[in-house]
Amino acid sequence: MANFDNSHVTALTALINDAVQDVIAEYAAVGQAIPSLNSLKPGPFQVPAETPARLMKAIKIIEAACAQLTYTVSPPGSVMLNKALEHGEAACLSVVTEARIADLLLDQPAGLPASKLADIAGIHAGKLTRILRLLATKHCFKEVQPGVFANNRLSMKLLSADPTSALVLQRTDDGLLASAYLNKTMSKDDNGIPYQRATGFPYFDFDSQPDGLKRSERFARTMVGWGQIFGKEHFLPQAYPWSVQPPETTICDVAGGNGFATMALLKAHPHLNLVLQDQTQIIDRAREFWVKQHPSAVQKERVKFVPFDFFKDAPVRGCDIYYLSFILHDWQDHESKIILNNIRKAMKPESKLIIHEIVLRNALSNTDEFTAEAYFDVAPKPLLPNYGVARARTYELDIAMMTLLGSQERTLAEYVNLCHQCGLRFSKLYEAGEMDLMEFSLV
Ligand SMILES: C[S@@+](CC[C@H](N)C(=O)[O-])C[C@H]1O[C@@H](n2cnc3c(N)ncnc32)[C@H](O)[C@@H]1O
Repeated sequence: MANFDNSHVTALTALINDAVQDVIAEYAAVGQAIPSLNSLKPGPFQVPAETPARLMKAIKIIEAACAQLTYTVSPPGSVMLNKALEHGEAACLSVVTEARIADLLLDQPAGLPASKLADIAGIHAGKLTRILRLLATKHCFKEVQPGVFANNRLSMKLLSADPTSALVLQRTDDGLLASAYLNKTMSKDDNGIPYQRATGFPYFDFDSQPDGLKRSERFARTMVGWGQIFGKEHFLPQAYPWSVQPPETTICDVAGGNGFATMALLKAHPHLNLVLQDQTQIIDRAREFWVKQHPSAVQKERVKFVPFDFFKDAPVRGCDIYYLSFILHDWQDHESKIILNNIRKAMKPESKLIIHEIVLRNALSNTDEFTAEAYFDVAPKPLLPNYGVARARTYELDIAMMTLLGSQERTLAEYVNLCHQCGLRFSKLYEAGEMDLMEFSLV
């Protein structure tokens, strides 16, 4: 038989085999088998905070290698058609999440007919049957008899009490609407924002939008959902050398919202103090949140609450560390520079700025001085160095920022360049799950 080179395929199956053994071993280490998709019990590794590093890496390899293998062996036309059809699944997820179908199926192991679910939810029975059939075919819900559906491991994440459901709804409702208008904003000098083109409103202008209250409440829940998915409270206390910071080191959480991530930091490192800053109404709510969740920090004055406007004011001056999380990706470069310049004005010579964001990796190696090998965990060959499909969510979020807000996720080179223009010098990157911590000091 001729000796054909199929190593690009067999190398992928070898990666998958090894990674699956790692997954089995990690479950065995906690005395469990890997739960099947039909299992409704939460497994031991629901969020990154509970997931050992070896398991996280194995999962990334399996996701990336399975996709690359499928795309390699399938007819390219089928692959492309499947990709183009994916928005249909998103639209179906929007329907079932808004109608709370997973809630209706809770404690119904034998399932319910789609017609009954539609009746209770007050929606169209025939359409819901077809929607659930598609979703079950893609492993979300289980069809137990023709037209009768039950929850499974994936649909349980659509329960209204689970913050993932708010994320799903936001992406499949606001997100899908905005995405449909992307191509209509692509002409050369068009700086229009797809969401605004679709609805007539800026995304964050919840007060003017017809269902603005619903959207604003949902947005607040999505922040909790993102926190869980990215494991911010878990990674922040671990990923940076906090324990070697001197006693009474003060961190300023710049536009920190309710400060849930820096609260975890203070709980893990009691020698740190915090100044939490945000808009007045957010800070008022944040104080209440801290009084309930971490009263001793409030009583001992380890946390101060200071309202401000990051476009007009510098944050509190002279803090040791300024922490900026999930902010710059909301803004274009000219707006981000105002925020960064205001922070620089507050910094003393030895202050550090830590930016906690998704940092996009190039899908190839050795491109610039911020090359993947120097800073990031690089995927084993023949996977793409940035783990391809396993990290695609971060690139999808870049497009989501483009379509909802006209803003962007950035590469390390882009962050370094942006900060350099504001008198800030990059010193180090600390990987922290799907997000990273970038440390800067004054030039
Ligand atoms: C995406 S949230 C990020 C919150 C938090 N840093 C986190 O990582 O969860 C953006 C935050 O920016 C705040 N913000 C928006 N405009 C602001 C302004 N002009 N001045 C101060 N904070 C602002 C919002 O209130 C909100 O808390």
